[in-house]
Amino acid sequence: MKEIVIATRNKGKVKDFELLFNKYGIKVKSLLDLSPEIGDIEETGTTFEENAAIKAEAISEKLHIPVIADDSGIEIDALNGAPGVYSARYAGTDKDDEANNQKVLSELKNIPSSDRTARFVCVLAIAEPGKSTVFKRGECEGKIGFEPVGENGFGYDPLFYPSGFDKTMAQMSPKEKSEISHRKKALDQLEDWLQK
Ligand SMILES: O=c1nc[nH]c2c1ncn2[C@H]1C[C@H](O)[C@@H](COP(=O)(O)OP(=O)(O)OP(=O)(O)O)O1
Ligand SMILES: [Mg+2]
Repeated sequence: MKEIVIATRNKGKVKDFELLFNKYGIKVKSLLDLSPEIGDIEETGTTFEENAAIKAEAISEKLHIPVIADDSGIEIDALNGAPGVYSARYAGTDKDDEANNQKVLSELKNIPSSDRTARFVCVLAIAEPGKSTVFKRGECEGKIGFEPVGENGFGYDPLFYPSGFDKTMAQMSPKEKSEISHRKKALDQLEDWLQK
């Protein structure tokens, strides 16, 4: 089976990618399989593209193979696009999903449903030795709820109602999420590259 390395330590992303790549017959390897040889990569960029490139290029240069990285987050209109690229560390400490969700809810406390529009954004960077890095972006529109609902997924999924659905992404099955997500939309644009 073909394999692709994804420069992530996020288990939720790994699960999403396993399902998404399954249809191409490609097995996913992440930094969770490859560490401890690979240290933490600091995300010093101010855009999803910059951070995705930092992660993909660092690992591709280390392993001398093509590597995909995913930088993603949620943009909330009532917060002028925050937390955006800072989604993973919105509440301070890195990667505390529950604290991040609570902070979003508290920031939106007085915002009515009609003004709670938001979108998930996923930028994939594909770094290959000797080539310039390629970017693919996918977005998924929706709204922020008033409390966390659902047990599936990760991150902001329990707060996010995708447009056209009466349930949060955390109430969807992994398969349902994989049909509409920002990650799926970004990956769709990679089909040509994957079939090489
Ligand atoms: O489908 C999603 N469903 C819910 N939440 C999501 C999703 N996609 C991204 N998110 C949130 C999680 C995290 O707060 C931030 C990503 O931050 P981001 O730096 O790209 O990922 P990360 O630090 O968790 O892992 P890594 O950098 O190792 O890939 O956006
Ligand atoms: Mg990160």
